[in-house]
This record gives sequence, structure tokens and C-alpha cells, in this order.
Amino acid sequence: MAAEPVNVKEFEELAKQALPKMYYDYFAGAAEDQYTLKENVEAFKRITIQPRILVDVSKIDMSTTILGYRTSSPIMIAPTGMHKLAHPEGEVATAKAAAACDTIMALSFSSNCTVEEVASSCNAVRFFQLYVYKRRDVSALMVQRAERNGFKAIIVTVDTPRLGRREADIKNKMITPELANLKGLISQEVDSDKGSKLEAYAAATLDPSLSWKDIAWLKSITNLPVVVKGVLTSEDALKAMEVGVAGIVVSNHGARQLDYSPATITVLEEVVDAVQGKIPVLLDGGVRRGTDVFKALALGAQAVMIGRPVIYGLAARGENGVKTVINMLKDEFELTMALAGCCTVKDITRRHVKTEHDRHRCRI
Ligand SMILES: Cc1cc2nc3c(=O)[nH]c(=O)nc-3n(C[C@H](O)[C@H](O)[C@H](O)COP(=O)(O)O)c2cc1C
Ligand SMILES: CC(C)CC(=O)C(=O)O
Repeated sequence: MAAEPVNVKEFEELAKQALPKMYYDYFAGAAEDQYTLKENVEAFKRITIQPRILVDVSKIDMSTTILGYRTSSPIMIAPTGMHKLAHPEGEVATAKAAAACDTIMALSFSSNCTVEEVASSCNAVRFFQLYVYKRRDVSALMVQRAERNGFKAIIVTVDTPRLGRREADIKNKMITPELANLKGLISQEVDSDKGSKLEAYAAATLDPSLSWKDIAWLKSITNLPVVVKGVLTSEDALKAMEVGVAGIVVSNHGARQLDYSPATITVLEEVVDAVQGKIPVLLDGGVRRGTDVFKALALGAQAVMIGRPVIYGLAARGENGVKTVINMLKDEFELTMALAGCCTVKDITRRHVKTEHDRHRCRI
């Protein structure tokens, strides 16, 4: 047997070996030239960490709160669709791993296990990601089911009025497996032989008219806090606060939507500055190392979410694989804190990193 993986990148290799090409391409792929896909990862590499020395780091506490819920570290599971394509136990395996790691999980609207199955499988704190469908009644029902089943927040995804153009999925004629929550509520048949069936399904269901006024509608149908996922500018962060959201996720959907949108870590600070600490700002996209988590926190994120790394763990080793991936990132983050001289997440400050922008400013 090959040596055990020691980092997230090696889990991606294992997942590639374990999965049929169509599924691996769906999980790993992104939009068009995949420029933003590379940038999400590369932009982290352009940020350096400025450690403090001679700090007593014999005790490190990574714990924090996200929307008021205590969690063992500022790392959360991002909502990603269709986990049964990665492993037969699907989102239930992911949720059990989240619970074992004391990590918050965001369940995708497009899951293969139902909200009820996931809720009854574990005691992890769970948030529910919402897509707003043309059939608003279906989305509203899902919000109610999530609330009834103990999910603690609604994360509404706002970067997907239409699905991005994912060329591997087009070539592979990507399928649409059953989205369990929607069984009996909406037809999932796709009558198309050309290109990605997933794209055709998305075009038939997602509501491209979703706009700012609909956040008020969403807030009116739930008591749960509403978080918007997909903010990339200070302008939109300010609008999000105006309509009264409880939090923001700086996200480009793992580069699967608008290619040439900025790497998320490069716009985090702009959003954080606009929000001025009034609501929490989370970030996802390209987080592959504990050092990335540290950099995001230094630039003002409350926490990060991880998407593909979780799927790679699930595909390679099921529930155990997800646990290993989360624990790897937690261990790396803990070591980074120690080596940077930070004993708690509050000790991580803007002065602990230098961005390209900072270096440029130093030269002029
Ligand atoms: C295979 C896959 C499926 C995804 N499905 C969803 C989804 O159903 N809803 C959603 O809001 N975001 C979805 N995302 C985006 C993630 O929530 C997250 O923004 C992204 O994966 C973060 O980037 P990373 O994969 O580099 O960690 C998906 C991402 C991937 C890779
Ligand atoms: C079912 C899809 C719409 C899930 C998704 O958001 C994605 O593949 O990026």
C-alpha cells in the first residue's frame, strides 16, 4: 500500500485514483480557463507570515465561535453538492466526521442525503445552504425543513443565478444524480443529450431573478440567521448589511462560477474593512494548509470553510478520510499558531501577515 497521505494535496491524488473520471472532474473542476481556480490557491502563497518570537506557546487554543456557536477551530465544512458521487454514505458520513472533529458543517441544498437523515445521524452544529429556485415554494419548504431539523443558520448562495461553464462537465456529459431533499417535490428528469445534464438541470431550476429584495423575503420565512455566500466587493458587503444579513461568506464558489473573479483571499480585507466588525465575515476558496487558515484570520475572517479537501477525504477514505483531512488542517493551523507566537485566535492580527499590497507600499 502506498504511504499514508500527509497533506491535503496527497488526498486529492487518492481521490483521483478512487473516483470515475466524470466524478473527479466534477469535484475538482471549475469554470472555463480555470484561472480563478489556480489563483484561489496561488494568492495564498503570495502572503507571508510575520512570526513573533519568545512567546510562551506551550498551550494553544484554536477554539472560536461562529454565529455564536462554539467550535474547536475556525475551520468549517463548506456546502458542496452530491456527496454520494464521492462515497456511498454521502453527506451522512461527512456529518459524522464533522461531529467527531467538533467542526461545523454546512449542508448543501443539492445533497444526496436528506436534511432529516443528516440531522439524525450526528450532533454536529449544522448550517443549511439554500439555492433559491424558480419554484420559491420548494426553497421555502427546504428552509422550514432545515429549521425543524435543528439546522442553525441559512446560508443563501448568491453567486449562481446560472451555473458557470464547466468544460469538463460538458465533455463528460455530467449526470444529475438524485437530490434527495427534492424527491417528490420537483422533477429531476433532464431531457437533454447534449453537454452537462447538471447545467441543464440548473438552468431549469435556479431563479436568475433573485435579487436584494428577496433577502427580506427569506428573512420573513425563517427565524434562523441568514448569511449570504458569494460576496466579493465592499459595495455588496455594505448592501448585505443594509438588508440585515447575519454574516457574509467571501466566496467565488471555488472558482466554479465566474472565471476571472478575484481570488477570495485578495478581496477579504476590502470586505472586512467595509463591515467594520458589525457582522462576521467567513472566507472560502483555495484553503489547503493550516497556514492559509492563519492568513485568512490575520486578514479579518472569523473562520474559513473548506470545500474540495472534504470531498477528497470522503472519496479516498469515507468518514475517516474526512476526519483525517479536517484533523490535518487543524494540526497544521495549531502548529502555525505556535510558530507564529499566537496562543489564541484573538492573538492573530493584521500585523502577522504581509500581502503583496503591503510589500508594494513599502517600496514606494
Ligand atoms: C464539487 C463542489 C460542489 C459544490 N456545491 C455547492 C453547493 O451545492 N452550494 C454552494 O453554495 N456551493 C457549492 N460549492 C462551493 C463551495 O461551497 C465552496 O465555495 C468552494 O468549494 C470553496 O472552495 P474550495 O473547494 O477551494 O475549498 C461547491 C464546490 C464544489 C467543489
Ligand atoms: C448541484 C450544483 C448546482 C452544485 C454546485 O453548486 C456546484 O456544483 O458548484
